[in-house]
Amino acid sequence: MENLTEEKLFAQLQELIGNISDLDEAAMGQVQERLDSLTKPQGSLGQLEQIAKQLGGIQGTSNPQIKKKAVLLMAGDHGIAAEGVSAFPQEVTPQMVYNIMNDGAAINVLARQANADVFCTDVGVAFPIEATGNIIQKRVANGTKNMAKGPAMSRQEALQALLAGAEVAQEKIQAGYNLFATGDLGIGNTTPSSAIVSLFTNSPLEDVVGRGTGIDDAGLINKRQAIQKAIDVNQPNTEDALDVLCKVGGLEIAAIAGSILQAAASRVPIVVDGFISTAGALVAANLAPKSTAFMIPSHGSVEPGHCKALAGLGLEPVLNLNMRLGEGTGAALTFHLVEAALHILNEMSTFADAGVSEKS
Ligand SMILES: O=C(O)c1ccc[n+]([C@@H]2O[C@H](COP(=O)([O-])O)[C@@H](O)[C@H]2O)c1
Ligand SMILES: Cc1cc2nc[nH]c2cc1C
Repeated sequence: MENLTEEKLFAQLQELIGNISDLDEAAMGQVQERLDSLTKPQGSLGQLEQIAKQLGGIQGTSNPQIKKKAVLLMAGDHGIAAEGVSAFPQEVTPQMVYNIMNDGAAINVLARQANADVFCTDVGVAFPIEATGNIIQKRVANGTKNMAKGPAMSRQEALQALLAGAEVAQEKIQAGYNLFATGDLGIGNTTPSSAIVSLFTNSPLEDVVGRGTGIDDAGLINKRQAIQKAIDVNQPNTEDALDVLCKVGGLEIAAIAGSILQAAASRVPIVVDGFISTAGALVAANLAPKSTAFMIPSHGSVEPGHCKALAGLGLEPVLNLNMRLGEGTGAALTFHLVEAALHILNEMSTFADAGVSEKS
């Protein structure tokens, strides 16, 4: 892929976007009818009913099924870390990649409990990584550049990372997975995510920038200044999602966006994790507005910009657990609820079957 020109990569992206179509309204109508026939006041299972309907619309059937589940975790490093925007040193990114490989991270535990597999892709870690086990090697660069001094990456790199994420999703769809969660890992990545969310939702930085892994008050001021500098230096054009992505984004954020676009093109639902994942989802939505219909919201992150990002996508979180870990942890927890929605659809009795009187 490295040898392809920017034009060829852009054409591939355009083709991917062109393959995204609308949800199947007829199937959604059938799911709604079934939900309304079940022994409960209509709509009383709230967002569970919405999810069941969405799954029907995505799979194009009144009887949606989940076979295999995967967390597509994208890892990358950030040149902006040099500005002291994180509470942790950059070497934590590769260290955590190995921890994930050895099954010791929170996402391994939560995915296992949900009977899901974790695949961690190195799209741009700044240190060497030996990819074995569940680690997939698709490195585009050894981290991004410092966006406070110039663009985080070239347009070509952004396209490569987007398509790397799409490729991973495509490989896993071919292997039989039909429900995804997004996930991220990368020291410093709440900084580009904040820039993206601020730009795409037209929100002031004060409302969007948070403490990430746990910076103090002085750190928060410094982080805001670094983001302001990145925006001033790069002048991203919000009408051009690729421009925003390459100037103030990240390689793993691009890959998350790419995995969402591929999921949408292949009609596979994808649960969107926390702040960084939702920044990636905003990139996907700005590239391909139709992709939002394939996104399932998960939790509301502690990061203050997350609610802005979710609102920008028209998504409402289904969980609120005060989490701020990333890795796909909130999305993996949401797998249980997605499956609950299908159990409801398939296993509840109807008013007629159970002999329960309908609304008078
Ligand atoms: O997903 C979230 O909502 C989230 C919120 C805060 C932090 N994180 C994780 O923490 C890292 C980024 O934090 P920071 O402070 O280094 O920018 C990165 O590895 C993320 O996965 C994740
Ligand atoms: C330990 C640690 C684990 C993480 N997982 C995702 N981001 C992280 C950041 C840190 C610091």
